[in-house]
Amino acid sequence: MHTDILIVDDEKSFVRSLTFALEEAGFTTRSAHSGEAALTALADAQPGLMLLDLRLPKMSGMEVLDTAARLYPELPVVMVSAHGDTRAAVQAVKAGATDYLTKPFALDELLHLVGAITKRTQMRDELAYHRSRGASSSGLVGGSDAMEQLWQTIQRIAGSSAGRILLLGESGTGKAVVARAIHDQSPRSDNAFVEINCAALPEQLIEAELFGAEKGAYTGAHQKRSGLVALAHGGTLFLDEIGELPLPLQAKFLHFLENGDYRPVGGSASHTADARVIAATNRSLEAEVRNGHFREDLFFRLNVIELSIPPLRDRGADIEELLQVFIEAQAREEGCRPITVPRETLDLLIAYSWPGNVRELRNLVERLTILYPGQRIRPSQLPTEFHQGSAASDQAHDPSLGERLQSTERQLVLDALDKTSGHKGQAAQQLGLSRHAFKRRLQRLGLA
Ligand SMILES: Nc1ncnc2c1ncn2[C@@H]1O[C@H](COP(=O)(O)OP(=O)(O)OP(=O)(O)O)[C@@H](O)[C@H]1O
Repeated sequence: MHTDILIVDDEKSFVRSLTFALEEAGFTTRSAHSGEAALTALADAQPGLMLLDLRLPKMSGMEVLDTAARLYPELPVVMVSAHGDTRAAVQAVKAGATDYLTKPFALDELLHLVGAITKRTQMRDELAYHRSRGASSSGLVGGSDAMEQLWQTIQRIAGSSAGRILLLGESGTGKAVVARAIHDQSPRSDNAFVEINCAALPEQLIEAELFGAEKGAYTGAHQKRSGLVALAHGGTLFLDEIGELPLPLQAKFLHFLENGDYRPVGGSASHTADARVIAATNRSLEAEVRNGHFREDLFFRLNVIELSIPPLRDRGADIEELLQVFIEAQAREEGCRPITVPRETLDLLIAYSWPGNVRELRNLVERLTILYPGQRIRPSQLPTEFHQGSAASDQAHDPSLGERLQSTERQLVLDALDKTSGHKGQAAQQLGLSRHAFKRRLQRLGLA
């Protein structure tokens, strides 16, 4: 981790201990003891994060925050408030600070927060990097090692003349997105990307869809129509769920792959088309070949280059980034504020097995945005399947159940204070606690 952190506090011993802890954890730091010095340091060094005390002599922390938010809107700022000054800290967050810590806080808490923020920034930068390389037009998100490798392979094969590519991966892993990315990165990108799902149509219709049909070739063919193969001429033809292609059509498609020509349904003349073919399957085609459902010769023709897309559960590192992209997209679509996902909820998402892969994650974000627009999503707001596996595995592997409980409790208390702008009586009411019980809890959690 190379993030440079600016610590702004007039209490020199406090700055020293934070400097020590952060540098031990691998960050670089610099410090400023007044608001004015902080602004100079920001201009000189452009740090990656600022830890800003609310109470500073002369220029206050809020004033520094205002200026920083205007001049450096991307800079994450963590406000440090004095004991009992939660309300001011909450106001700072509303004014643009990323988060806040209340003194005295445990160093672990600081490191956890700073780590989470720098990770988010890295992800944002990675996203910008992918965008600059044109990935955004293909919509391929994910900075995990597996996705990075996949992206490199896509770049390599997109430009090559290799005609056929077979994409393997469970349902919802993003095979269609990868096919599109290959097309977008290839010299064929000015021509059409044409997609057909072989499982979605009955045999005769798939044939007409692929190769076109003459008028009257089958019931309902009221006029001559051209097929997707013709449309994909010069571009890319993507056949999703190729394993579902009926056997008689497999022979016709093989003929097209071998000779580049085809005959529309009911027609006698043959036509030619030059389309790069990308096929995808979530089944083992080798097994389909063994049990006689898929032609071996077609399998070998299609399988010039094979690309496997790993299931989402094997690339947990992508979850946070995908989540962020889907959350923003969904909020734009719904015209509401984006939901936010705190650490404890994210942990459940990362621990989950995602049988429906990225599609399932996208659907979850859609559902949560509709149900809880703009809200911070607590673990209890996730559907039950997210709790089942994790409860068992927590007991089996995680010795710090107590810590998790405390962190959830802390979050609920902070949420309640946030919602009531720091009003303790109202926050206690929201949580169904007496004022006294609420105060005791604040003390126990170090929030008093
Ligand atoms: N890496 C990714 N970045 C962004 N979006 C993704 C990614 N992978 C998948 N998605 C999204 O997830 C959903 C499912 O992806 P896609 O249709 O490509 O999966 P698939 O593997 O082709 O599924 P199936 O086998 O069921 O056809 C789509 O909404 C797609 O946009």
